[in-house]
Amino acid sequence: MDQYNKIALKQILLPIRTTKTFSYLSQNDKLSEGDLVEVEFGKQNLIGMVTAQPAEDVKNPEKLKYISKKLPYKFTNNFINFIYKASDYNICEHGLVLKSCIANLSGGSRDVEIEEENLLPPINTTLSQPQENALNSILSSHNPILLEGVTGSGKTELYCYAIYETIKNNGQALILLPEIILATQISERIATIFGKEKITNWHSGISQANKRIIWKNIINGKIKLIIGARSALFLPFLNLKIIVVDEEHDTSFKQEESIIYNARDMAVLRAHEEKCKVILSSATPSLESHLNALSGKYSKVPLEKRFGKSKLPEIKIIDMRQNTSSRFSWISNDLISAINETLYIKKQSMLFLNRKGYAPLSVCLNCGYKEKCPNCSFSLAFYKSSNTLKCHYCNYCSNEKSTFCKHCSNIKIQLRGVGIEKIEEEARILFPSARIISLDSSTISTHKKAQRLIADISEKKFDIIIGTQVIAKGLDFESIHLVGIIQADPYSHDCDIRGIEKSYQLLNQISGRAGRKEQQGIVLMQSYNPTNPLLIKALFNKEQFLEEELNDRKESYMPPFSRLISINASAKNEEKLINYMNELRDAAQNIDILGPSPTNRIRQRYRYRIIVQSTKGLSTQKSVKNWINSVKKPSSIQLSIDVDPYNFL
Ligand SMILES: Nc1ncnc2c1ncn2[C@@H]1O[C@H](COP(=O)(O)OP(=O)(O)OP(=O)(O)O)[C@@H](O)[C@H]1O
Ligand SMILES: [Zn+2]
Repeated sequence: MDQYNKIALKQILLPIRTTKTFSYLSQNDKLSEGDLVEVEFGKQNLIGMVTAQPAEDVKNPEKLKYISKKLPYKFTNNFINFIYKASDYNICEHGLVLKSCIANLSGGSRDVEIEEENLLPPINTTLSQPQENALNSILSSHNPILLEGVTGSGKTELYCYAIYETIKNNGQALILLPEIILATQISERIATIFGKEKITNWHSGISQANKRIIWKNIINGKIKLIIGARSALFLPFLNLKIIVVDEEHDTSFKQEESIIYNARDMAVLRAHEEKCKVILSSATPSLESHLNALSGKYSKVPLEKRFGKSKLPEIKIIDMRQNTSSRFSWISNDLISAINETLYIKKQSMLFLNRKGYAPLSVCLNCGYKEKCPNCSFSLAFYKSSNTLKCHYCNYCSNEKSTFCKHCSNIKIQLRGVGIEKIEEEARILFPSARIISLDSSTISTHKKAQRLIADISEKKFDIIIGTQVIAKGLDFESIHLVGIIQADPYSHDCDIRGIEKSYQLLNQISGRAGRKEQQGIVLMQSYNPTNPLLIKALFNKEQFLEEELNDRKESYMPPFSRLISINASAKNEEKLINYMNELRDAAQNIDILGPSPTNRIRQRYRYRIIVQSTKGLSTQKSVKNWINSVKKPSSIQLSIDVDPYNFL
């Protein structure tokens, strides 16, 4: 053993699906925790992180490999703690989280140093008195901040000031946004404040080479402001001082693949580890954040009125049962008149429907058979533009629209329900001279496309903008006067605990796009159940709505009062899957579980779920991990653990 005395043994965490560390030899005894190194692992070269774990007892030290190379990068202690805690919270392997922190490092490296610029040009707007007060509260608070202000109250403007203060003091800042079109618009807005060259965007559309450049200039502290999608949370900031999560209630902050996590919650964790400020901003906060503010864990900073002369729009509910014109239309007479008036005053209208395609169902009028996806247990939606039937879950696409029922051969097939293609078709007939555009996630797939669209809408190249939820969030267009909601009835789904909450958020968000500058806007909500107390409260009595929804959750011991963890397993062979899930159920000790129960089949795989319901606190994650590990899983079964699940399909 003597020859190894001068040589250090290091435990390296590798970017692979395990929490285990691996022993490597090092001739460089200066290596310490957080240093990034390159090592040979099997036939691959991997980048790993030196951990503080004590060297393991190695049986055959002569077989160990040397660390190939020390890289000039070191993770801070705060960041390392975040990596470990984020893994433990989400019950996922430390190596997998490490992977998302260094994914952009390997590959040919070109070192591009950017100029460090500390001094920012002064912001060219002035805050209103309420904004000024809110800024002071934000700057002096040590808790996470819930910035809750009605739509158009100037939250975005305000958090820019908070960021400005941070960067002035040489800190780094991160803004997380839920949607590409919103990220694009906010980047452009912030560019007018800080200058274009001082903003860096981070999202899936950025090339690997550029990602590497950005990564290197974040770890060296030169890049000061990142505007990004949720993956930006795993960037190795040197001196992160503020994180903003805009539209914090938005469910697209939940990542459902690879590492399953909620970026909002991980932002709060990261801020805690970095000892930095975190602002959660929303007009309709999640019940989780709402409760945290009530309990004093978060500091609530309110903005009660719209900025300047702007007023919140007038909201009217339209009774669709009265909509009995000779030719049925999804756009009611009242909405038609309002659109015509808006066209007349040369303002824009926005029509919202949260459904892609032309019709969600095609149904046989004889036997009721609904055309289904061959790979999933979902119905196929009809797209008239491409004359295809599509599955929204597996991208299955059939070019043959059946002219007869696959079940009973009847030829009477009816398209049921409504999607935005159908609304567009109707609008083009009803308003033949209007310039109309229809938007969904597939039309706004890149920043370039989003940029073009934002410019076109701002320059009033369109009179009527039809869209799904991509147009609902945070967007700020001056000329939108009218918002029409095609189906406003709150969606309640037995198996989605947040169904009602999500409807409330969406209705208020989309309403908030109307009349954001001087003239008061109008919102028309079409409903088949216009006296539904839930709808009325969600729109006109938010305090009561929140109180009751919170009470319901409390009584049923659901989040935010308890913690749910969903154990999802899938396999092609259903019997094997059931056996495995039953074994898991039988092995559960001192854990409250519901299930296993079947959920929808997707991509030819059967799926079953067990839900764990527990108190909050990290001990649950530990027991769940031990429990899952105690049952041997056949390799044909895929297992994923979803802490705080949002998707119950
Ligand atoms: N201090 C200010 N000076 C000038 N204009 C302002 C100021 N604050 C807000 N505004 C303007 O008021 C409008 C609404 O502000 P902002 O978009 O920041 O609101 P918001 O609260 O983020 O809205 P939403 O919740 O809908 O995203 C914007 O057009 C913005 O430019
Ligand atoms: Zn499918």
